[in-house]
Amino acid sequence: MSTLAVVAIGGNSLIRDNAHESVEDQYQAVVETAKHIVGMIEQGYEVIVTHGNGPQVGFILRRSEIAKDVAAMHQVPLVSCGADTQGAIGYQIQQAMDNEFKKRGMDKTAVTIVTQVVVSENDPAFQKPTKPIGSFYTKEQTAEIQKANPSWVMIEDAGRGYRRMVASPLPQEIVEKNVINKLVRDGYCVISVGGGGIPVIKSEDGSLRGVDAVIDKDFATSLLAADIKADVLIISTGVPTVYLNYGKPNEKALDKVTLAELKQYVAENHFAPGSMLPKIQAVISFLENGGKEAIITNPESLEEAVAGKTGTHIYP
Ligand SMILES: Nc1ncnc2c1ncn2[C@@H]1O[C@H](COP(=O)(O)OP(=O)(O)O)[C@@H](O)[C@H]1O
Ligand SMILES: NC(=O)OP(=O)(O)O
Repeated sequence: MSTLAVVAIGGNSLIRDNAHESVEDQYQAVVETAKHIVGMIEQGYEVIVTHGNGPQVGFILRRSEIAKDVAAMHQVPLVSCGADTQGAIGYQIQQAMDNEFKKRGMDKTAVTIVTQVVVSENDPAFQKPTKPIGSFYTKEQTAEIQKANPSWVMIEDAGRGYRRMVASPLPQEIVEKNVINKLVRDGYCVISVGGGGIPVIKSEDGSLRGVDAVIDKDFATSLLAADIKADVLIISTGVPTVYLNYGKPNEKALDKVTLAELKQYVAENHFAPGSMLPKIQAVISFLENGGKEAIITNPESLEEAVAGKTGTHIYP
């Protein structure tokens, strides 16, 4: 079989800025990203695409809360908002991939798998929300919002503004991993683990029930990639490479890094919690669980990155 890559697309990378949050704008970003992923497939990769949903799950939840207040509609639970994003974003990626395959005359089909991910009911994350969702707010807007919604936890997100936080338990098991593995090895381009997966609790009898939370898609993607023994984990986000001293005058791009060096940079606080740090932790986990290579880059650099010309490459 050709090289198996799991490519995680960031939820924020589908929204270029505040002026491009509409569904149509996000579709254009998906179309652009899909071109580069299909470019990788043309180079000989089999690909599983996963995606984030931080902004989108927050928008759906907020719409539902407003509808409840102004039209007495039932509120949509957070877990269902997450499931909604798997359908909506999965649909966009699936359509964009298939259109691109057709344009290039490739005999390939994309398929989206609704993916549940088991988490622990006792995960301490349920007591301490850390996952940013929805829009970014200024300090002044945040003060107003907190007055109207005292129960919201709002925290500054990596220097980009304030955001609402929800619980983000660690992924323990990808329920649909076997079917995802079978489909990709049968030649399908599989879209799965959307938004980190729909969080579910497993009872002693094996039955599942949803729980309100948003799983980190980089952690869930890393777990899937290790489980199915993918050759490479690729995290596609808003920057072409990872940097030391990010945003400072002495900023330095990283091209090739070992696991030991990466751990040293983590200890030196080079990666912002809530944005780059979870990606780095996901990469460390993948490499410690048998992965051979991980790449962090942006959507437009994917083809060049797999050819070794750009991106940050991390090896055991
Ligand atoms: N050391 C770093 N190197 C590169 N980017 C960093 C670093 N620290 C923080 N960042 C920020 O992290 C962002 C990626 O996180 P985020 O936008 O939350 O991810 P996602 O694309 O998955 O939504 C980058 O676009 C960049 O703004
Ligand atoms: N679920 C999740 O991790 O989404 P983002 O990548 O958009 O933060």
